[in-house]
Amino acid sequence: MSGESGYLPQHKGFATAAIHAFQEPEQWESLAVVTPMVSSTTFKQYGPANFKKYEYGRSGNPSREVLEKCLATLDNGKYGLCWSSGLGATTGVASLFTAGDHIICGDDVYGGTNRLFRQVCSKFGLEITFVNEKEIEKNIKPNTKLIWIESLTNPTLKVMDIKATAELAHKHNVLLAVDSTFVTPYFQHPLDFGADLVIHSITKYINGHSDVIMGATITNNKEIYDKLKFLQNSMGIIPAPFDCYQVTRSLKTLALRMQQHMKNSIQVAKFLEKHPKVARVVHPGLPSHPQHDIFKRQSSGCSGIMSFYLKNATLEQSRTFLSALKIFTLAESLGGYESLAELPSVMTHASVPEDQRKVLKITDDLIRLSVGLEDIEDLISDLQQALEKI
Ligand SMILES: C=C(NCc1c(COP(=O)(O)O)cnc(C)c1O)C(=O)O
Repeated sequence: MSGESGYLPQHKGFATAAIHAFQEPEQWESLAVVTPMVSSTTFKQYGPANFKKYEYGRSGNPSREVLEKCLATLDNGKYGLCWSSGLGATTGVASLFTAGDHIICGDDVYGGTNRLFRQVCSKFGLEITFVNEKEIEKNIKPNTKLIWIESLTNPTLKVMDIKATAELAHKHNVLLAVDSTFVTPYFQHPLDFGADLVIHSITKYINGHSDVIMGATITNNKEIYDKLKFLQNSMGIIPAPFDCYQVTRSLKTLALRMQQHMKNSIQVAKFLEKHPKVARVVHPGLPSHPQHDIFKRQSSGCSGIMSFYLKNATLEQSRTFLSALKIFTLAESLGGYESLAELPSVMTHASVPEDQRKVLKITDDLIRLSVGLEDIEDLISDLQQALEKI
């Protein structure tokens, strides 16, 4: 799908890097081909404060370090850090700033990110303004330090023009952080377009097996990296070694999984677009998406995430539809091999103030799908039979 269909060419060597980058067997005494999982929380020292490389698991761990370096490479970055969750990574980034600083956040972001900024960071004196993409510049003030956007946004799947937003941020000497969870490093490299920081909920596509909660930050800016590494250790927002081992294993199939997620989600989107009980489908891979062209300018493809509006559906009818699904599982999260469906207005985005949800059209007829790796015929017939129930 990449290159010839108007998307960016696929990043060369991605699958090879995901399998081999920073995983040379020669780095281990055992010459292990599979990176060992080091669970030790502490490391023997030659003498007091005289240690080889690691002293304590929170400050550094071999399994985590391999993953952090590999993830940086996959996002075409220099410096990666892993955190205990996606929101843990967001907390780390927010902790770069101090009371009185101002953060501009895109209006359409994960409900937990909205809640963290609105109900936690503001308590520490950070001023947060939620704006739509057209109002970013007019909201920049002398104390603005960071612009935080998702692209794609959760759950209305808006595409933010990363290059234009980075140019705008840097014109005003402001940093740009891009949460790229919904697209993944396989399809999108925000650093290539000027972003200062990339954030991922590893929990989603990158781990892709719905069995790890983790986050990551990637940057090319050594000063930012050093500050974040200090915060990662000082705040203790680190992932477990076993989880790092699990994610390192998941990277081996990330390229293959993303290709199949893209194929399945576009077929599902095309099916729904023609269905009489569907009012509108929102999928960046469809020409009908308002920012389809921007999306293809900054990515080489799309994941399995999509949203759609049921036609004239009440909350009750949306509940009926979701309960009737048999292969799509009604659950929060996304990006695993299993297909999931959810109702953002009462689930992932319930914590977003109602007036904001209304403006964003996060209404009771909006269904979000994470299209997995099941046989496409089964997925489409599952949707068909559930739509017949309303
Ligand atoms: C759980 C869900 N989102 C988590 C999420 C997060 C938070 O990641 P956690 O690993 O769940 O803390 C950050 N950024 C985006 C774009 C996200 O979608 C969800 O949308 O179902």
